[in-house]
Amino acid sequence: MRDERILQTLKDLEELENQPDLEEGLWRISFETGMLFNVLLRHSGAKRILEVGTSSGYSTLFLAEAARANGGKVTTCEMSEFKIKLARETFEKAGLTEYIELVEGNALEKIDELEGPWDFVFLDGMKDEYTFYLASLWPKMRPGGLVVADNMLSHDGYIGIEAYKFTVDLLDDAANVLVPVGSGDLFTCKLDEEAEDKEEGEGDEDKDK
Ligand SMILES: C[S@@+](CC[C@H](N)C(=O)[O-])C[C@H]1O[C@@H](n2cnc3c(N)ncnc32)[C@H](O)[C@@H]1O
Repeated sequence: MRDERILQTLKDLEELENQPDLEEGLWRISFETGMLFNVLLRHSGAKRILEVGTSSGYSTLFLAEAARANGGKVTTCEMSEFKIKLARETFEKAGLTEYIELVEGNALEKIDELEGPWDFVFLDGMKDEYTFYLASLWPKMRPGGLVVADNMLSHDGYIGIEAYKFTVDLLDDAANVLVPVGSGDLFTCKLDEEAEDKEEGEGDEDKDK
């Protein structure tokens, strides 16, 4: 990440969260977590990126910088009026507004209306709602696409987080890995079932030879 405007905006938000009179907590990801997303997105060329839980827009900047490089866009959903206003200011300051669509309202209702398909989804809303977000979004993930859920280590033992881990473990068409970066992120990759079946079939044919 070399864009000075974006780096300065990230720094400003890091300072803002220390203000004692802030209306609501910002609960941002760590800089390293953001950079991990950013390099993965650049590596994969992801264009259709969705985030649940914008807050100040801190995490969105890492996604949007990669979206700009890849010729894509980030859709991000937030329901707090205070944070919607703050996030819009963040996007303007960073010069990334044109690469971001901010969906205002409750993600539980809004994400059903979004079309997809999605290359990359970042779940960082209400912890009890993760399984509901996943139920709505999983059918709209492209094969090879990634769903990343935050706070897996920081909120270990919370019912919503445990329910989420249990749910992704049960998916037949998914590969999971927990990455101990920041608050702990669970990466779930959607497998291409048709390609997997074909490969298995070819393997069986080889065995017959
Ligand atoms: C942990 S913060 C997100 C932090 C942000 N991703 C970052 O790293 O800068 C969670 C945010 O999700 C929002 N949120 C929680 N549940 C939501 C829902 N159902 N719909 C929309 N926003 C929601 C909260 O208002 C809060 O701003």
